[in-house]
Amino acid sequence: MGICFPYSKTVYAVCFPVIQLHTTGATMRVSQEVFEKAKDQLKLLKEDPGNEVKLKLYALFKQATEGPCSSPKPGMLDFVKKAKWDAWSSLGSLSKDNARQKYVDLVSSLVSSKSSIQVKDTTPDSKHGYETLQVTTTDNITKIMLNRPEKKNAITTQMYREIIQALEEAAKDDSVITVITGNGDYYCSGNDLNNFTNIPSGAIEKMAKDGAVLLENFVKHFIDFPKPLIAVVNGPAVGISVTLLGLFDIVYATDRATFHTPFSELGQSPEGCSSYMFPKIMGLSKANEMLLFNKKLTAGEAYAQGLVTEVFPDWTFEKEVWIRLKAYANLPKNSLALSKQLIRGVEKEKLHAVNCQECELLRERWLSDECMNAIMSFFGKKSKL
Ligand SMILES: CCCCCCC/C=C/C(=O)SCCNC(=O)CCNC(=O)[C@H](O)C(C)(C)COP(=O)(O)OP(=O)(O)OC[C@H]1O[C@@H](n2cnc3c(N)ncnc32)[C@H](O)[C@@H]1OP(=O)(O)O
Repeated sequence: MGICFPYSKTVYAVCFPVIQLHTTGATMRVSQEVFEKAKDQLKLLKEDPGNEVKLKLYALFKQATEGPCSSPKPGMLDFVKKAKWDAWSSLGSLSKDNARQKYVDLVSSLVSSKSSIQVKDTTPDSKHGYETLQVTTTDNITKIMLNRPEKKNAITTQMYREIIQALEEAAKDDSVITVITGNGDYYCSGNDLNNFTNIPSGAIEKMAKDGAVLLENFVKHFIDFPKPLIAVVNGPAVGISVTLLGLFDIVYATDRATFHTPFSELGQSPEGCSSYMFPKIMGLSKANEMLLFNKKLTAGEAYAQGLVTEVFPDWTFEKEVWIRLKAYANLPKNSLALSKQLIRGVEKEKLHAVNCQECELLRERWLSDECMNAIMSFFGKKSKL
């Protein structure tokens, strides 16, 4: 169903591209002249590039000329204004220069496409610049794959930062849904315990403080993620990779997966909003078995307790899950995102407060002898093997 956009003359000019641009390097600044040329060439485009592209052009134009969106959010029922406001706001703090560059690039791509209608590229668009992740977008799905299989995808501080960045990009890209999965036989073995080693004496308190700030920001990105977020749990999951599951919208697991939160063994405490979400999902006593007494769940048990949406036999897992996800990713993007935000919105404030409290407690726990001894014991046992 086509949506009729009642564009004003100016907006129409802004939104209908065509240009023969001299390409500028991605890092070069786009001159006013090139930008104006792009704007003019929009008017020459004969074919309608579609609402999504028009919205993107509108948003990039506004960002390039006025900077980040600061106008009040239109009401839910004012669909057109709301869609335009959403598109502009989704650019966040993108600089005017970058917005101009993206605008010119987009116009350029529309002009150079034979029919002047953007052809959707279905080849995986692999994002560069990540060392611990493999991030691709294809078939309307952004897949963030944890990519340290030799370390069971344990999360280093660099990986926390890269996941934050990947989520920020996925929130703004054209994808409809976002998937997190792991490379290799594990989904994830949780926090990389090396994050707590080799700390110079006297710097432990700073390490704990910085760790808590990073963790809070990391979890915040899951709480605030605006599109459907799906975990494809391809193998065992430990620690923070389990607790975060309560913030995903769907969790698919292979029957080989297990779910383990050994916090008290490590002298630590729950995070990822699990102290609130787990009792809510599975009831207090089942949550206590996991979060206090380190009970490792099988995939079947995790399903029975509502942590996992569906379990698949390992040998058909990838195939079945991806067929299903591709179908979901063909659903209308805005409808899905808005519905997710509606469902999650009710709890958001609470979740942020819980996140803050959990991080504060962990900051203290990381300074405790119980925690230090547990981490030394993990690496001590390994060195004796
Ligand atoms: C700075 C911000 C901090 C935020 C912190 C947020 C709080 C988070 C809490 C948690 O996530 S708690 C959970 C922490 N994780 C663990 O306790 C798991 C520890 N790992 C294991 O118990 C085992 O490795 C395993 C996962 C059960 C797998 O055992 P398996 O025998 O199959 O393989 P391994 O030979 O042990 O592992 C291969 C390789 O990977 C390294 N490795 C695995 N997990 C971790 C890890 N979490 N941290 C660091 N390294 C890990 C392991 O040492 C091996 O390395 P090499 O010996 O081959 O070099």
